[in-house]
Amino acid sequence: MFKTITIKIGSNVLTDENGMLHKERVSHLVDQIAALHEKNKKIILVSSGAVAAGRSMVKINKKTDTVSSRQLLSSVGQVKLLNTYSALFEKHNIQCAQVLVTKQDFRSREHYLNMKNCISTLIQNGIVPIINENDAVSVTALMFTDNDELAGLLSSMMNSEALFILSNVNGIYDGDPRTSNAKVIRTVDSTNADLSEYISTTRSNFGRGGMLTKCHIAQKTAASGTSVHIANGTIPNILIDLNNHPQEVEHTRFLPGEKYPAIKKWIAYSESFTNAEVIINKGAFDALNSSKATSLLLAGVIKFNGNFKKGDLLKIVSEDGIEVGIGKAKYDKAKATEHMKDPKYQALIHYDYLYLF
Ligand SMILES: Nc1ncnc2c1ncn2[C@@H]1O[C@H](COP(=O)(O)OP(=O)(O)O)[C@@H](O)[C@H]1O
Ligand SMILES: N[C@@H](CCC(=O)OP(=O)(O)O)C(=O)O
Repeated sequence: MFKTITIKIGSNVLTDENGMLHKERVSHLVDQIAALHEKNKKIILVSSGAVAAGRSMVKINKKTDTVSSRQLLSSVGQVKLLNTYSALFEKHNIQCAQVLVTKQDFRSREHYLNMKNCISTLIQNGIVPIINENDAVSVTALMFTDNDELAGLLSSMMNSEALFILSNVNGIYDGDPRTSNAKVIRTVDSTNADLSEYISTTRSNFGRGGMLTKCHIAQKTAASGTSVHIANGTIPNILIDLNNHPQEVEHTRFLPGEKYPAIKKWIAYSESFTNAEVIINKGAFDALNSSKATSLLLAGVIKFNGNFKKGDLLKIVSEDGIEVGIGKAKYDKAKATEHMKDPKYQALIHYDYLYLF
């Protein structure tokens, strides 16, 4: 059904209850990916599990702090993880590649396109890229929230038709998944659903982000035009079934919105790279939030916080402090300030370069 699929596998799927790599499960997932690959599907695999794999291999000195522990466990565990994948893919005569990334690698449009080129080249050459955050060096505030964010970014960047997010639950439940009356929410409209009331902040044993971030990312990715499926990676044949007849599999699907232009996809994931803020008045706030495609004119700007050059990304904030979106500045702060009183002056942020939260 889908021709291009990004598959994200969470730590809990890859590990058993003791935190050891669950070899049989990994092997079964690889068999399914190989089957999809043999049907000429373009697959991108985002795999967690480095820290979890490392945890089962080293006993850390009690004095080691949390950040250092993550560095140590991930760098040891990533070797084990990729060795396991590589040996399993080899049985199907499929080459896989390791790509470790940090959020910084997507900072500028140039870097973003470099990453895109790297992954496209691997896929064009029949290789399955296995991508993970480079946890050994991602230690600053500029980390991905978790691999769900990375998978959302990649599937959007690579124009995947579908993103399969595999966790250890069947999907998003309308209550605590441990209670018997909670049911899986089968379909979510990516444009207007608020599922936060259902999601408890409990996380699975070995994961990082939790269901709430998974849900935000799923919504954001679906809104940009990808069909997103949150499903249970511990269920046999899940990937094949999700691809062949998703409607028959109990899971949560986020319906895709209209595809964004490529530049908007990059902007959508660049919130942490904004250089300055533009504070807008109520008229501009209402216009941007209306159903019409609207650019941001200087007439709607109250002030700027921070400095910016032409092409920098700006965070758009209402006068009451509501974060509205991100946009690419068409000119620098000096020019913007000079023309503030000119209502006919060209838009500061054109609609095509504007992403609204
Ligand atoms: N409403 C809900 N529906 C499903 N899962 C939920 C819900 N609320 C909280 N969760 C928790 O979210 C966990 C999955 O998120 P996470 O720990 O990030 O998994 P992963 O490591 O697979 O990415 C589930 O194991 C479950 O305990
Ligand atoms: N990069 C980390 C995984 C971080 C993460 O997002 O984990 P998870 O919530 O299980 O997908 C690792 O390989 O251990």
